[in-house]
Amino acid sequence: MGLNFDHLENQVRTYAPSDSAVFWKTREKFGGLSNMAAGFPLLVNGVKIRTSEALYQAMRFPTRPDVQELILGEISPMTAKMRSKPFREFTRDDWSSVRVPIMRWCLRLKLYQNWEKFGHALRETGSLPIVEKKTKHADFWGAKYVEPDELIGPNILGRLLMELRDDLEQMPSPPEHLAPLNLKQFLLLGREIEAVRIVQSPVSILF
Ligand SMILES: Nc1nc(O)c(N)c(N[C@@H]2O[C@H](COP(=O)(O)O)[C@@H](O)[C@H]2O)n1
Repeated sequence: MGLNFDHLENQVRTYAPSDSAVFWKTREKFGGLSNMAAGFPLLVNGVKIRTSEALYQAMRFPTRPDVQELILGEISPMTAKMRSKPFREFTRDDWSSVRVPIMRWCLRLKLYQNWEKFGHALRETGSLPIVEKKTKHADFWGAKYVEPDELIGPNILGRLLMELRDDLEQMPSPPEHLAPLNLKQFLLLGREIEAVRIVQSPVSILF
C-alpha cells in the first residue's frame, strides 16, 4: 500500500502519543527509526554513506557532485543536513514531487542493508502508529504536540515507516538488489545510481 501523493502536506493526521511509537532523539526509545540515527550505514554505487539522512540530503543535488561530496563527508547526520542548507537553491527542481519516493528508497535501503538491526527497530513498534515528533513545527515529515495527549501533523516519515513495517512482515529475508528509482538524474557523485546490491554492512566493515 503506497501513500496518496496528492497534497501530502495537507493530509494531517492525529495521534495519541500514549498509544504510538513516538521518536525524536536518536538515543531515546525508538530512536533507531530516525534518519539521524547512527549505526545504519549504507553502500550505494560503492560509496559509503553513514546515515539515511546524509543519503536523502545528497539526493537533492544530483547535478552537484561537489555538494553531495560535502554532505556525505560529514560525520554527523545533523551536520550533513545543515551542510545542504546553503545550497538549497540548487535542489533538483522536481524535489517536492520526488522527495517522498526518494525517502522511501532511502528507508528501504536502510532496512535491506541493516536487516537485523533496523528490522528489529521496526518490529519493536508492534502495531502502534509510528510518529516522528517535531518540537516546533508540524512540518512535512513529522507531527507536533498541540495538547499533551495529541500529536498532529502530516507525519510522512512515520507513515513511510509504517508502510515499510507492513512490507517487512511479508519478507523473510532482504532481496538481493534494490532497484533504482525511475527518475531523471538519479545520480550519486556524477554516476547514475544502479541497482544497489544488498550487502550486510556492519559499521566496523564500512567505517
Ligand atoms: N531538524 C531536524 N532534527 C531532527 O532530529 C530530525 N529528525 C529532523 N527531521 C528529519 O529531517 C529530514 C528532512 O529534512 P528537510 O525536509 O530536508 O528539511 C528528514 O529525515 C526528517 O525526518 N529534523
